Amino acid sequence: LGINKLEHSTQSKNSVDQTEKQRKEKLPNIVDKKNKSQKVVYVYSKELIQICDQMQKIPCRASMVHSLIEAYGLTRYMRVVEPREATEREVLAFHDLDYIEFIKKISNHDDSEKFEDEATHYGLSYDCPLQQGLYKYATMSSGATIVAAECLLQETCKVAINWCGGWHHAAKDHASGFCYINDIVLGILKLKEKYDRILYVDLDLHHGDGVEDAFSATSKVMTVSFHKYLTGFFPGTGSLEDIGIGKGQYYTVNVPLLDGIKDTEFTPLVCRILNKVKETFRPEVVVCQCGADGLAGDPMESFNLTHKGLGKCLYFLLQWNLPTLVLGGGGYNLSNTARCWAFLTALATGKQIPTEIPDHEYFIEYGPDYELEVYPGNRKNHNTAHYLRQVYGAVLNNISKICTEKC
Ligand SMILES: CC1(C)CN(C2CCCC2)C(=O)N1c1ccccc1/C=C/C(=O)NO
Ligand SMILES: [Zn+2]
Repeated sequence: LGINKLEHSTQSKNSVDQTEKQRKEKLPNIVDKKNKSQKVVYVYSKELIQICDQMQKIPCRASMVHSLIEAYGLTRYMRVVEPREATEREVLAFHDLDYIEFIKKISNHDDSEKFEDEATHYGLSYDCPLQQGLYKYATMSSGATIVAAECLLQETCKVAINWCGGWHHAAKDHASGFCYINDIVLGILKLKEKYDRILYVDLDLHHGDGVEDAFSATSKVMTVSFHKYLTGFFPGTGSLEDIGIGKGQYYTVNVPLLDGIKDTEFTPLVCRILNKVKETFRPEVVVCQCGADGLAGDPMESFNLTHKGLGKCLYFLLQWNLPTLVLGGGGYNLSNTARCWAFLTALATGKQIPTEIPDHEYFIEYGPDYELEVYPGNRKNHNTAHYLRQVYGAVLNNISKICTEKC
């Protein structure tokens, strides 16, 4: 460009700005996107709940969670968005065709026995039972996560919730740990269409291995998992030394913990580590898996957390005011899981909810106290101060090695 052309283009640019400004002033006062009181998106439909209720290991949990949230009147403060089934194309963005075709094939056969060997090859047995309508369940729960991610992409909300998602163990070519299709990976791939740096936080009792493996070689998705790490405890991965590979080195963070950890140790550890992650990685969007199997009273009988401890972690993330995708996961004490996720939903909407469980279809499940609180048990805490200091020091040392400046 000759200098005069440059000046010319500068002038035309100024005049363009001018007309743009006038255009905006003339328009009726369109709601400024920045200040619009953006409601939390809550992905829900009767069909989604009805399908998820049929899952053998967590029967009726989806209904219990939703009906408690509704009984507390929280749905009126959220924008309820219907889910859709994830398309095969969307599912194949992560999973292998032969695995998905197999699930589809046998999910509507009643005599799946004859596929026994192939089923075992794909991890479909024992902890990942084959059951009627499995494909529909897997595509609906992941479609719900994808829809939640799309709402964040469209900037129509800051927070999007799918309590029927969070299936962090599913691998690209096999089922694992009661997870069939990895909705979290699909949601993150959807967010990658717009965001450059994505932070995944996994608060479930178990290591988020499926999500970590999907992104262990990239510096664009940082996965941070807090979990029980003990010889023989599923899935057995997620040690301190597990830090990612190649370009992804140091963008995988694992915080291995022992039985009995309470809110008082868990919450500050999570917040301090996430604070360092925010400083160095500078995420543009956050995905948080809020598995509730680390709560006191869960049949996993491992951690000794309460809804308040998980709540403080989520609250800390929400304070960053970044688009945030909130997902479920484990949680096998069904009433405690419903208590916790109703509490997190209230926290995300900024509403206080009373301790008294409101009357609703599952009221009886909340006896004998019929209150929201989950109380810590008095199980021994194996996490000594020394152990936690060691873990914290090693994790911070690794995080300090990443940088997102032009370095
Ligand atoms: C089959 C279920 C999921 C249920 N369950 C208990 C809960 C109470 C009675 C049985 C397990 O230990 N499971 C598992 C079995 C094998 C491998 C993994 C899991 C759980 C994974 C998980 O929660 N990830 O976040
Ligand atoms: Zn779990």
